[in-house]
Amino acid sequence: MSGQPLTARIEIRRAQFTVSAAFEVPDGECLAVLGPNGAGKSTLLGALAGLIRPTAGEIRLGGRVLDGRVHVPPEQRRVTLLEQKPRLFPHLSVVDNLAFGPRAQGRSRRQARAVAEGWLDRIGLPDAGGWKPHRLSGGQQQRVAIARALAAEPEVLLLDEPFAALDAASAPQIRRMLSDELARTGTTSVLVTHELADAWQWASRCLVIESGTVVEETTPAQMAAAPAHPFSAALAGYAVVHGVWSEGALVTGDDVLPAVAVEDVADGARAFGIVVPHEVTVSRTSGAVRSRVRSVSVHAGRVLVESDGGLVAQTPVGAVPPGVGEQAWFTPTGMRVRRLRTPDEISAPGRGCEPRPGAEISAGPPRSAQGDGQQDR
Ligand SMILES: Nc1ncnc2c1ncn2[C@@H]1O[C@H](COP(=O)(O)OP(=O)(O)OP(=O)(O)O)[C@@H](O)[C@H]1O
Repeated sequence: MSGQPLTARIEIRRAQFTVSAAFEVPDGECLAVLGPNGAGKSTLLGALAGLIRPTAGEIRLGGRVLDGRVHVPPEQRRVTLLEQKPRLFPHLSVVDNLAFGPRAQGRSRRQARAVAEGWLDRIGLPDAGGWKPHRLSGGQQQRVAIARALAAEPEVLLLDEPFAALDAASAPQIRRMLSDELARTGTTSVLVTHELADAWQWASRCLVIESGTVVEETTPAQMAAAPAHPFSAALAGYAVVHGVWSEGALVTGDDVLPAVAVEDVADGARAFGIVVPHEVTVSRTSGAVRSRVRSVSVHAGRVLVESDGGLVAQTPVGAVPPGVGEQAWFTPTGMRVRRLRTPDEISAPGRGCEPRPGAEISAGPPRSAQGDGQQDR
């Protein structure tokens, strides 16, 4: 089994909300889609799965057009969507759930059962074949759901926060299983997640969406080291401060924060700074920003002191930091500043999320609602 490159340049309008995105996922690779609640991630996956028809643009899988001048229905796309909830067929046994995809693809009953039993062993549930799904724990059901999705040998697996409903004990095991199986089967995948760690583990590229617009398209490593958008920076664990760049400092309200611009930022431009806890000091007597202490926590021998303004300072254990509710001074010592891009700059053609050269994608409204996945040429 091998995956196919997935390319999309689409616009999806839903009432007042519009999602626009363009990307390519190479054969067998994973694209991570990140963004805040309501950003349009599930809408994007729904379009890739064929559940929502794009208003304009095109989706291709290898040589096939899935949306554009045709609309291939979900069951004919060879694209499977796996959601947070396992959604197993409750009336079918576990083995019949697993055999469903192979049967739908025309395998004989015996062949489909053999495939299903192979999956039962692989997911560590060899004795659960005859059970109905309700006898399984949530984590076990999700393992079966992953196996059921992959048993159908999709060319693309779409994963909509597949670990969100799992407890801390089962999530690592299922992450590992999914990771192993995606690698083993070489399936192209798109993973919606709120965790940069998941993107790091699986994805070759990250697409960051906010309010339906792609605001950053980058590698997981680049997103972790030098995020170009405030949301990416927050996801990567930085404290993020918004302000205006002025005479070599970030000005936010009445406060002037020492910082270094890591790209061209004009004086007076809206900008954001990112900083990590060991680059912020906290003092009772002096500093750059005076703020109330929101929380104090201890982690691996360090005390973290968070201000109401979102700055987090790190102090050594034993330093007796200011307590929650006290006023204190916070000073960033290594803040990096970037220009805040306008929505127009972000959506301008040629920036960020264009498919690779050679990916022939034509924009424009779909011309026909018929078609069943015909070869494009
Ligand atoms: N059927 C619909 N009709 C109109 N608007 C919709 C519909 N479904 C979702 N929306 C809107 O589309 C926007 C994006 O929703 P979507 O579920 O894609 O976001 P999301 O990024 O997946 O969010 P979350 O992380 O909370 O799951 C939201 O503003 C939502 O209100």
